[in-house]
Amino acid sequence: MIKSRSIPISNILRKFTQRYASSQALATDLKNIVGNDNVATTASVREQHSHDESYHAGHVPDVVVFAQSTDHVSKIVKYCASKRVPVIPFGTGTGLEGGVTAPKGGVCLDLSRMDKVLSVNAEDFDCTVQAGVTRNALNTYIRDTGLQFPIDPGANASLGGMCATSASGTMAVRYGTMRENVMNLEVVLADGSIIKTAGLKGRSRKTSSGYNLTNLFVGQEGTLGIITEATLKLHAIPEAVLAAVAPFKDLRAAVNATVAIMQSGLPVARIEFLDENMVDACNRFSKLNLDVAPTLFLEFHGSNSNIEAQGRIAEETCKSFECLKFTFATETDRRNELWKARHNVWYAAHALRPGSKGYSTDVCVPISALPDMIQFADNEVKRLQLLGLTIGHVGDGNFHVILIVDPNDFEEIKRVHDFATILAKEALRMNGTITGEHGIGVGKKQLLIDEFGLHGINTMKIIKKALDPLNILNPGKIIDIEKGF
Ligand SMILES: Cc1cc2c(cc1C)N(C[C@H](O)[C@H](O)[C@H](O)COP(=O)(O)OP(=O)(O)OC[C@H]1O[C@@H](n3cnc4c(N)ncnc43)[C@H](O)[C@@H]1O)c1[nH]c(=O)[nH]c(=O)c1N2
Ligand SMILES: CCCCCCC(=O)C(=O)O
Ligand SMILES: [Mn+2]
Repeated sequence: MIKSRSIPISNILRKFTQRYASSQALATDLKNIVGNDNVATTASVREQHSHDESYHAGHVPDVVVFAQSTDHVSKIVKYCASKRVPVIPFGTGTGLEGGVTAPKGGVCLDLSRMDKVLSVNAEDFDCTVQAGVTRNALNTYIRDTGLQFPIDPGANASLGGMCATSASGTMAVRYGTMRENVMNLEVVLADGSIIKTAGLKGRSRKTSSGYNLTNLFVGQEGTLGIITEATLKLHAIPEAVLAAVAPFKDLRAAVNATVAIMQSGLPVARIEFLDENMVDACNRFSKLNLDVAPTLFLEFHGSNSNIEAQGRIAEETCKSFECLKFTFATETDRRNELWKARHNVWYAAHALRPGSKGYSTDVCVPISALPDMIQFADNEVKRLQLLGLTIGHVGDGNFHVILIVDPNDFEEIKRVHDFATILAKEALRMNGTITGEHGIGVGKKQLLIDEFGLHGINTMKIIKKALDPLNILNPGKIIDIEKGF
């Protein structure tokens, strides 16, 4: 008997739209443009570039190109447009929504070799960097200026990737997210042309000039253009820093205290919530000795004269919500230990169940809705019998439930997906968003339609079609352009 082998429809479509003969021919052409040393076709390099840090399935690109300059990026994109080849930008691959996968193959454009800090204007509190500079590298470079770039996703991400995902982190409550800290971007468009989003030389603190192109390209996840340079705001390293830890009797008390602190107008620099499972995981993984209870980690930045006053106000507020303890961490080593543990929660959560896979949610709601939202999440985790650990940038109304799953248990995976959908829909019901900082990528495209409605999504499609008519820039991410209106 002859077995018929069906060819997936996606492969047929891929062959139909691609205008390059083979991956090899593609690599040869690209080597002619950027040089042999900047093009990789080995299976291992392509595999490394096929996925990010999330649970989303990877898809390998045909070729990986390491751009060394804006000129390289422009030439590569122009070439890819002529051949209808997808271009997928890659920063450091720490994204959490599958943004760097290559479902249609094509060229993965790695920007890590564009790693120069181009200028630092300390007197104006700004700098301009190439897209591949990481946030740690920038902070090391500017250390002697007394300035810092405080946006801190847990990973040492590239600044281009952080612009592309509109990243934030623990200090956004005080210093804002990428949206508030990007002043100008250099972007290569889908035809290879190069623009500056806030004027050819602009780095002024404010502008009313024309459309806000900068914020169009912040959070676009590589679907509208390739970010090659970013002009960023810098902030003074505070004269004094004080941290504190406050365990509470239950999660509602901890979150209510957060809301009260935020509503009092206290300029808290960090206020992070950890539920008791997360505290337990941190104790085990980071060798801490915290009380296993819903807990707030706080930090205050200021001058020597006002830092203690800030701490006292927070302490009084937490005590009025019956916190079990309020302990200040004054020594640098203790503070670093706490924040290192906070940034390692992903790994701490995984260590609870060896061989597991993690799945992270990322809803954000108005601060007054946060107690009900976190309580809702907790109830749903229990109802669906999941291993879920909650961690949150609660001062911004943003939190993550990290779900630890057995990758071979399909029934459990389905319950995790159900939970993520229920949670996102509840956030929308509470006037929030399905993602505070991780983006849409491949997993939240359907929910994005719920968030924006048909007219909103259609407006996004119009923008995408105008800027990328051949749909070569990171296709399949944020919106499905092929699905029609
Ligand atoms: C342990 C841990 C902890 C955290 C996080 C990750 C991990 C592993 N993150 C998520 C992640 O660090 C964040 O999304 C970064 O902004 C991703 O930057 P990469 O350079 O890794 O981009 P990565 O390479 O992963 O790309 C992300 C997306 O941006 C696109 N892209 C990358 N560079 C581009 C460029 N130059 N031009 C155009 N498009 C580009 C890619 O195509 C993709 O769609 C996070 N995030 C957060 O906001 N807050 C947090 O607290 C954390 N915490
Ligand atoms: C790698 C996923 C960890 C989930 C949460 C990451 C994150 O945003 C954080 O705040 O931590
Ligand atoms: Mn986060």
